[in-house]
Amino acid sequence: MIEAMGVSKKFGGIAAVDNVTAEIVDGNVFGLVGTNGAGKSTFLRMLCGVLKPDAGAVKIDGMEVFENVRVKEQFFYISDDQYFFNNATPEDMKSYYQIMYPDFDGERFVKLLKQFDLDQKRKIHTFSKGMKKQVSVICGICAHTKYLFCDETFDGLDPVMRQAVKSIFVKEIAEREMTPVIASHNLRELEDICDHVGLLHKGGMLLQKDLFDMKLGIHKIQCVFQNEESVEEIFSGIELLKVDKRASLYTITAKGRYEEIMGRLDKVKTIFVEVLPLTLEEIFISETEVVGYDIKKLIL
Ligand SMILES: Nc1ncnc2c1ncn2[C@@H]1O[C@H](COP(=O)(O)OP(=O)(O)OP(=O)(O)O)[C@@H](O)[C@H]1O
Repeated sequence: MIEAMGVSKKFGGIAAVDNVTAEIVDGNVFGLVGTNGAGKSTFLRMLCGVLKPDAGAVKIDGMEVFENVRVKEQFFYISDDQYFFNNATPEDMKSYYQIMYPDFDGERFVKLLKQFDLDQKRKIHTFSKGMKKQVSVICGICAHTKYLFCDETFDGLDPVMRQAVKSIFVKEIAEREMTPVIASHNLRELEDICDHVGLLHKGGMLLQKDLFDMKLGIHKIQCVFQNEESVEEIFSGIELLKVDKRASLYTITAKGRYEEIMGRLDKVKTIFVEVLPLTLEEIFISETEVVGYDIKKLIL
C-alpha cells in the first residue's frame, strides 16, 4: 500500500502540493488527474522518493520512501522527461535495469521491443519522442515491480501505440498484482484503465474515489416517449444532472437509485429506452459540483 500523509512541497513561494493525504491500495489502478500545474508530477516525485516532502510523510508498504533503497526495488517510475544514459541503446538500459531490479524480465524486454518495432542496438537519442516513451514503458513493465508510477505516459504516443501500451498494462494488471499510479491531465486517457481516481487542483486533492462507487448513483438513459411528456414531472424529486433533447430522443442523466429512476419511466409510455454507460467526465461533473467546482475548468 502507498500512503501519503499530509504531504506538502513548495518551490519558492509556490505551493506545488499542499497537505495531500492519499491511500493507494494494492491491486488498484490509481489515476491522478488535474490541469497543467496542478501538482501531479511533484506529488508523483514525492511518492517515489525523488523529492523530499517539506512536510508530511510517504510510506510504501509501511516504509519511508525517501532515500530508502529497499523500497525503491518495489517500484519503477516512468517520468514525463525520460532519462537514458548518454549514447545508451535499449540493450544497455536492459543491462542497467537488470542490476537495479532483480526480477527484470530480459526475455520479455526483447519480445516487447520487437513487437513495438524498436531496434535494441540503436542509440536511444536517435529515437523519436514517442519511441523513447515506448522504451520507457517497456523498461517499466519488464522491471516487474509491485508499483509502477507513470507521469503522462500516454502523452506523445500515437493512438495505435496508446492502445497497445494500454493493453499491455491491462494484461499485466490481470496477470500479476501490479499497482499502477498514472498521472494525466486528460480524464479520457484514464477512463478505460483506472478504477480509482484522485483529482488534484492547485496542489490540493479535491477528491479521491472509487469509480465503481461513483458510477453507482448516476444513471444515463436514452428514451423516446410515445406522447409529449415533461421530464421534470416524470422525475420530480429525483436530481436531474443533464437533460438533452434531439428531435424526440431524450438523453437523461440522473442521480438516484436505478430502480426508482427506471420505475418512473415504467409509469409513462415509451417507444424506446436504453441505459448508456457513463463517461468518466460525466461522473466527475456530478462529483465536483458537490464540492462546488466546475469540472470543465479543472480538467480537459
Ligand atoms: N523544480 C521546480 N521549481 C519551481 N517550481 C516548480 C518546480 N516543479 C514544479 N514547480 C511548480 O509547481 C507547480 C506544480 O507543478 P507540477 O509539475 O507538479 O504540475 P503538473 O500537474 O504535473 O503539471 P503538468 O500537467 O503541466 O505536467 C507548478 O506551479 C510548477 O510551476
